[in-house]
Amino acid sequence: MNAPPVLRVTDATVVRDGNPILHEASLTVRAGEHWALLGPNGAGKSTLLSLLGAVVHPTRGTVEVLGHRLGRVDMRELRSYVGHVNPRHDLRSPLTVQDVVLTGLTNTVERIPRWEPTPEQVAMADRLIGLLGLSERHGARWPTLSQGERGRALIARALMPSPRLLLLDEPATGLDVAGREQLIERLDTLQHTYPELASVLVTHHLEELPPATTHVLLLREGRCLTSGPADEVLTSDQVSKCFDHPIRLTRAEGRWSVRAYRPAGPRVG
Ligand SMILES: Nc1ncnc2c1ncn2[C@@H]1O[C@H](COP(=O)(O)OP(=O)(O)OP(=O)(O)O)[C@@H](O)[C@H]1O
Repeated sequence: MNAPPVLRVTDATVVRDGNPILHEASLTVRAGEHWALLGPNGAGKSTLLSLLGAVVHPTRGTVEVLGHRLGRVDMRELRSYVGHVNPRHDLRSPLTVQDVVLTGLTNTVERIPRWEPTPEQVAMADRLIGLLGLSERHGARWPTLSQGERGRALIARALMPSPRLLLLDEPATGLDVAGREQLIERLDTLQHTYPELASVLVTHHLEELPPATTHVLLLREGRCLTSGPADEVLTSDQVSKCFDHPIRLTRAEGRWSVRAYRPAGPRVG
């Protein structure tokens, strides 16, 4: 039997300034599935992710997050059950990594004055810091962290309330190769450590997909081109259509890579 849906989006349309920026998108995500939303700039990936994170309502259609239909529940409360990793985390004070991770419990950017975590909560934060490979940077302050370390601290923060759903918005943006590879390795570890956790990751780079990605949805100009198991959706043909460019896609050791397709021409000389 299929696991119960963590997310169910049915024919969701989002209209802005009179134009549909997302058009009749449908998606069902179940426990233990790891989805990637892929598409070129402006395809509607972030818009769809903000529906999944209970940040915006659909103009038409329905969105159910953790069994609650948007429009019928307190969105703020629902958001506190979703681990949403936003790389534009607007933290101003020099909190330590441990403090940043603990703010995941209060769902605030800063530490709430006079709020103190229990020893169990501190132990949980330290466990997650270790899981994300940051034990040595545990007491380091936010302004001194590299972009990659910040990103991994924010994932640990998002996991503090033990969410059933983790949303990742372009988590590898701006990372160098080492930072990107550390991130992917940690995401894979996480997916094995929490087998029930479902995740949705937004990216336009197929190289950034963790090997544990189970499903993919391809978006183009606000419309869903296709969606389903990663190996069925990620073909050269479908990715070429999505990015409107001839692309050759290969997979090695679980990772995907793309090249512009150049048909073999007559040899010169
Ligand atoms: N609030 C808004 N009002 C008007 N247009 C918007 C609004 N938000 C997004 N858009 C437009 O909707 C389209 C989809 O935006 P979205 O950010 O979802 O795309 P994306 O696939 O995440 O793009 P990128 O890869 O560049 O981040 C874009 O053309 C964008 O300019």
